[in-house]
Amino acid sequence: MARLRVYELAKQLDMDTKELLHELEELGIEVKSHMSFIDEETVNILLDIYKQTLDEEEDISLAKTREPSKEKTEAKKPPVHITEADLKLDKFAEKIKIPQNRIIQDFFMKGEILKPGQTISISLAKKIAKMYDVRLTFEEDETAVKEQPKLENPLDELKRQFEEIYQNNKDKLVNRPPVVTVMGHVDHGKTTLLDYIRKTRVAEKEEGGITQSVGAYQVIVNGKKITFIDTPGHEVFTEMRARGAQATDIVVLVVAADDGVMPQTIEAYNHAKSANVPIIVAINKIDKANANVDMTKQELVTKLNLIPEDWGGDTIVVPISARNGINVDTLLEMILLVAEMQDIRCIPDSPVRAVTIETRLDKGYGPVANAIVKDGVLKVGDYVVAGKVFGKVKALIDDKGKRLKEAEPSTPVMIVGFEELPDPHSIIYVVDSKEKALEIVEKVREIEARELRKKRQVKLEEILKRMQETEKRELKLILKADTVGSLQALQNAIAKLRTNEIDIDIVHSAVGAINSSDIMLASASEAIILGFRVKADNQASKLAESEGVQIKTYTIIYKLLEDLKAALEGMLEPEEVEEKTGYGEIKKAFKIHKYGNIAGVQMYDGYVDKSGFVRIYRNGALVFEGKIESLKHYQQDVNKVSAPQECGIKFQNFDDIKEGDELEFYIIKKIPRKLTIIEEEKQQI
Ligand SMILES: Nc1nc2c(ncn2[C@@H]2O[C@H](COP(=O)(O)OP(=O)(O)OP(=O)(O)O)[C@@H](O)[C@H]2O)c(=O)[nH]1
Repeated sequence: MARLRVYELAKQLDMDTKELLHELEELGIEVKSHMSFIDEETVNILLDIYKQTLDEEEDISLAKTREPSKEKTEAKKPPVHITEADLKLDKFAEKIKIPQNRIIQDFFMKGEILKPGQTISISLAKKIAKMYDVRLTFEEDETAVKEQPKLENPLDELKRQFEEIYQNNKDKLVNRPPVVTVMGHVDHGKTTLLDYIRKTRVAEKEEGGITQSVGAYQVIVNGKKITFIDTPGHEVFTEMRARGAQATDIVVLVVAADDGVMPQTIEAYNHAKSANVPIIVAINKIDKANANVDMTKQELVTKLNLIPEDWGGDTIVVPISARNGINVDTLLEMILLVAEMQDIRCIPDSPVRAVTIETRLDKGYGPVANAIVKDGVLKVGDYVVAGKVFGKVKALIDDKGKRLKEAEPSTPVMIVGFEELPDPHSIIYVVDSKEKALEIVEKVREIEARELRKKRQVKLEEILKRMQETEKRELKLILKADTVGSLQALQNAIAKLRTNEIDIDIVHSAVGAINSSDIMLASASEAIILGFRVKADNQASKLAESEGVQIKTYTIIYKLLEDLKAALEGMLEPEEVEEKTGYGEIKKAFKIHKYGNIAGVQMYDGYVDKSGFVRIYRNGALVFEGKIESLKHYQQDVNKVSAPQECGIKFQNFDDIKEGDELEFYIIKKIPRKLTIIEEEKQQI
């Protein structure tokens, strides 16, 4: 709505011009006459507030709403019980039974702007309640009120902002170059492959530039760019993922043709799979005399369940020689093909975020972060935050040592200009101003300080709790055992614990001690680690503690299964069972003005529970089934009344009561469910 003259606005609001002039004066909005203009913003606010309210509450006049005290509810109403979930204006309004728009309007009159559905602090909730003479009690504590609302991490908000941008701008998404990580077993040729690609594909270095290691490099293949992360291996990949900084779009799994699928090939594969990143297999060292491509493919099938395309599966497998460069071009083309199929995209003109690959203190530049831009265009002069560190971008240097003014999505760059060394693998966000950057960083530090002792808990109990909240029922496990035989026995036994409601996902299983890479994988994928006759090495134990990863080790298989079974039972939805609690009869119906009808009830048997349910029968036919709104015993609010006492009951949303109605009271009990393992299978374990 554009700006309006006073009389025009009055018309819109269905109000007398004089009345509106009076209102505006009260609100401190200066207008000379009914011909004066009111600016657009004020018009919109007034329209929002007055119109909605008038629509909803025709009977409430504006004059009346200015005096909330007149609207006070009856003096001795029971207190309203509030939980954290009610601390949203709309929910709170509903809870205290005052229309949200009324509250907004009354606060507006007092010069405070509230928005529909906004989060409210406890002190604001108290203030609103006081205004309408409503008494509040809060969660566990019936008297004291928790004054400190949870501090929201501003980084979460920034993250959410990107989710929303992606959600709302699907049409603006454009392709960006894929970011690739090379993984595989020791000595299978990861570094040789990365070196070969760099050597043959990176354009001549810029004149005067010095090639700079920025943690990744970019090559051009058929006019299209591909970014390779310099550090091969799944450890860094998963560490980045555990920190929320997943940079990789495609994984190239290198398997030497003379060695086949080895333990770390499996490990790397599981790391990539658990991150849902597409995998291309490069069978390397085909120049060697003892290379056996077919055997390697066979092992891909049997050990990883990856079926090559030419064998009818959907895994792209390229036999290469990283040393001689055989088929490396084909591999690069396959990367582009997968990139195209995967829709690797970004919004180029969105706000900016980048993923840190590594950070270091440079002699000349000071604290620097090597990062890959994910969205938007990072520019020199931008204010950035990376976790609890902020900076102003002084220089951007690419992998050819060239200074850039700006870096587009998927470009690896060294970012110069941080005040301190940022956390490796943090996400870098560009913010509007230095003030904003400082504000964010300060808040992040405060949160970190608060949570210093409260380590992130990837514990079974925590996972279960979270699952119950999100209704996602999947238990992720990493299994380590002493021998192939016991690992298989474990896998088979666990497979038999499946239910329709809960998925057990074995993210990784291997023979050997629990190592740091297992811990990082557990941390990144929120899995717990089960060890059978193995223990965690020293480094892994320490890491598990700092990452809050739970390791459970066993020497007896059935004990392990028993624990797992108990955990799964905890995840099953409890069964709801009805339990009758008592019977009664309506002896009298009392009509109470404004409040509705109250039933005077004689209890015949058992008891009535206020939080329970009731069925009302008239001449044997069911006329109502529902909840109890209030339960009184001699004017006292009570939770339970037993036979042969009498009580007063108001039913929720039901007033049509009659003397002689028969009442049946019941409660719903939640019974934990049991998981059954078939006996015969149990024998085998
Ligand atoms: N014949 C032959 N040798 C290769 C090939 N690729 C790599 N090698 C050799 O295999 C050895 C290991 O190669 P790297 O590239 O260091 O292997 P890596 O996977 O990076 O090893 P780590 O970094 O230790 O995990 C080196 O001696 C390479 O020269 C190849 O295609 N053919």
